[in-house]
Amino acid sequence: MTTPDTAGSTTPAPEAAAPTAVQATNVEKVFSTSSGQVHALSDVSLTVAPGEFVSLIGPSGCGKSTLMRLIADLEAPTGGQLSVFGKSPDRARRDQDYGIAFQKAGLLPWRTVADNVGLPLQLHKSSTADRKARVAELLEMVGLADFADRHPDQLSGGMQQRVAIARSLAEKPRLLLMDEPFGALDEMTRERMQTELLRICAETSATVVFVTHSIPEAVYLSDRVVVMSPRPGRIAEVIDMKLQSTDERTDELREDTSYFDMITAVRESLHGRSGQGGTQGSGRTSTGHGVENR
Ligand SMILES: Nc1ncnc2c1ncn2[C@@H]1O[C@H](COP(=O)(O)OP(=O)(O)OP(=O)(O)O)[C@@H](O)[C@H]1O
Repeated sequence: MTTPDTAGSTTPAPEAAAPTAVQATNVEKVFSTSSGQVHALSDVSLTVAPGEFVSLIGPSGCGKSTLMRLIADLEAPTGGQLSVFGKSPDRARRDQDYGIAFQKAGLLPWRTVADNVGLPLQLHKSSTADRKARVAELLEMVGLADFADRHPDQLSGGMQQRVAIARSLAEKPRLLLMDEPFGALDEMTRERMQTELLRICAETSATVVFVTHSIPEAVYLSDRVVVMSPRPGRIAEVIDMKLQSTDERTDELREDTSYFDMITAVRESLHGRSGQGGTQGSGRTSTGHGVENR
């Protein structure tokens, strides 16, 4: 698209640029409750580029889930602007531009595991054969191939989470919104799922916004880690992970000094002791409460 400039010739319009995946500008969120107002987010500005993996980390109650819910159009901001691929969150939700895997698995109890995973494909009317093949592939990936015909209440919490992750990936969405998706998994499974997630992102060029309480998890997965400070939630610092690109990371990274250096950088930022490598934000957290070093 072009727009005429003052001299009458044409210049590329700003909209012609590739849209960012997620753009938050001066976002505010205040909840009104019977016992008063809760100021959950204050002046949050963040740009996530297409294909980028960005993690949000911060003390319990700092507004990580609220920010995710705003991006996913499950809540509306009380101030500022949000866009997803240049569209309103509402439009992006209706266009099914993203897959969601949130803390609570959110599975439909009356559907089998396979039917839960295949739901997005069914809603988009993909053929039965395609759906079956994709569901089988996803269940294999999350280690639940033998549980396809079970119902969610017959699975452990971690297994239910894996079903929700498989479902979020069903349509290879270009944006994944993941809120502590690996929280209920044992450590071995968690590491396997992390590696698998990076592989999927490399394959599909998906953008990911990821909430976690685990510093090592945030470091291992991310291009950038967004450190948030307590209420009202603000962005304290955005730290670039000075590691190899996410599509080249393997389990070996978990034993590399560069990885430990980045863990230290995020830890120190959470404790309000850094500033090195940050690219944005001003506040400092006074506590890392609710954040795990594992
Ligand atoms: N629907 C709501 N009504 C009122 N207050 C809310 C609502 N949702 C969240 N809050 C409040 O907003 C603040 C931020 O909550 P949020 O769940 O976003 O934090 P979080 O960083 O994700 O926390 P955690 O790490 O414990 O999951 C908290 O004080 C919470 O009590």
